[in-house]
Amino acid sequence: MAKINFGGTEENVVTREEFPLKKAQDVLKEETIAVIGYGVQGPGQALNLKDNGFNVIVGQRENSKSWDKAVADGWKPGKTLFPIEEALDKGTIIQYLLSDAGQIAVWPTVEKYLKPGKALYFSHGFGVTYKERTGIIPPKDVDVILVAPKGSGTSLRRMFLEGRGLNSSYAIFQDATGKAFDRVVALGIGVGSGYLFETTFQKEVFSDLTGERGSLMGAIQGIFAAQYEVLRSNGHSPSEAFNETVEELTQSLMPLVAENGMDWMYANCSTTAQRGALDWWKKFRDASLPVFKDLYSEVAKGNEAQRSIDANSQSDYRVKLEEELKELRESEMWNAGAAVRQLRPENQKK
Ligand SMILES: NC(=O)c1ccc[n+]([C@@H]2O[C@H](COP(=O)([O-])OP(=O)(O)OC[C@H]3O[C@@H](n4cnc5c(N)ncnc54)[C@H](O)[C@@H]3O)[C@@H](O)[C@H]2O)c1
Ligand SMILES: CC(C)(O)[C@@H](O)C(=O)O
Ligand SMILES: [Mg+2]
Ligand SMILES: [Mg+2]
Repeated sequence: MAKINFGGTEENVVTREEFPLKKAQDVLKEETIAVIGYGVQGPGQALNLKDNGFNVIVGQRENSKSWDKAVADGWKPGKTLFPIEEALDKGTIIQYLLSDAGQIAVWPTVEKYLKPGKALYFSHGFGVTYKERTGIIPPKDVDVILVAPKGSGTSLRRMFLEGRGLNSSYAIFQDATGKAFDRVVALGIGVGSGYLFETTFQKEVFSDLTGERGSLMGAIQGIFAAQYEVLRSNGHSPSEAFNETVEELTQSLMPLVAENGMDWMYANCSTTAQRGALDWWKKFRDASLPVFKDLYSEVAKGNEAQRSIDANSQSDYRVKLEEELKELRESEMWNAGAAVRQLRPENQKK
């Protein structure tokens, strides 16, 4: 385990250099990894593990879209693809990758197959942290571990295929066998993590729910929508408003931030832009700080978890989510976005 200084704070991290793939394969050579659920994280993690040489099977509801997707991805029914109960029975490591609401519904079945010495693996601290709401209380004689890739399962797979790696956090909730650390890190390396940073189940779920509701997804759409509206209401065309709000950010400026930080992106813009951005970012911080405080408090109280459980346990939750996504897609801003994407030279050639 390396200690790395992150802006003045030392943290435990595990890199591929100190825990190479060969070591991970060695740690897990006797294990059967059962990936339960084949939605977004399931495919990314299962395919990366398989391509990294681990013994992986997939457990998924039969006669579902996800089952068909697993078959299309090369998983073989009866050999590497099984109904959930069969996979739970065969697995020594159970990677519980159903949706967080789905995990509650299927938990009584999972519990039956958690024989002593097995490992129960999550990619979110949700089920265990909010146990009063989920009923997910693992038996004492299994390892309970977490690897949470910090990004979409789609990116996890894409970055693996590009020879890159998505960073993940890892945590141990329960070490029943004495092997929990080696198991969790080996799995983290196996699923294609860039590096792994240490957390707890509770810290993971509090930060993750805050991040996705905040700057990663919720807040960013809110800021886009507000700026777009102001530009449009002041007579700017959709083209101009979309380019000045979204397209320039994703295509030109964020890649610069990703490469070398915010100050470097600023330094590559005009001094006019730098002066303004340096003045205004603090106003945006101060305006949004109370909203972020409210958000974190709602997460910590469990209210966000409950809202998600209530909504996503409905039988028609997918239809309802899709209706709201459609509303977003069909808003003027994102319709303009579709036209702008079409006009990118690389898309015109197709
Ligand atoms: N989506 C991501 O990229 C991502 C990123 C990091 C962590 N996570 C975490 O990984 C886990 C899996 O998330 P996901 O987004 O891949 O899930 P998902 O919503 O895509 O669902 C995964 C699978 O669960 C199945 N499922 C749902 N309800 C079920 C039920 N009642 N019975 C049986 N099967 C059911 C679905 O068929 C689907 O194949 C969650 O804990 C999530 O928080 C997800
Ligand atoms: C990909 C995210 C947003 O990081 C993840 O947390 C999720 O819930 O899908
Ligand atoms: Mg999340
Ligand atoms: Mg996340």
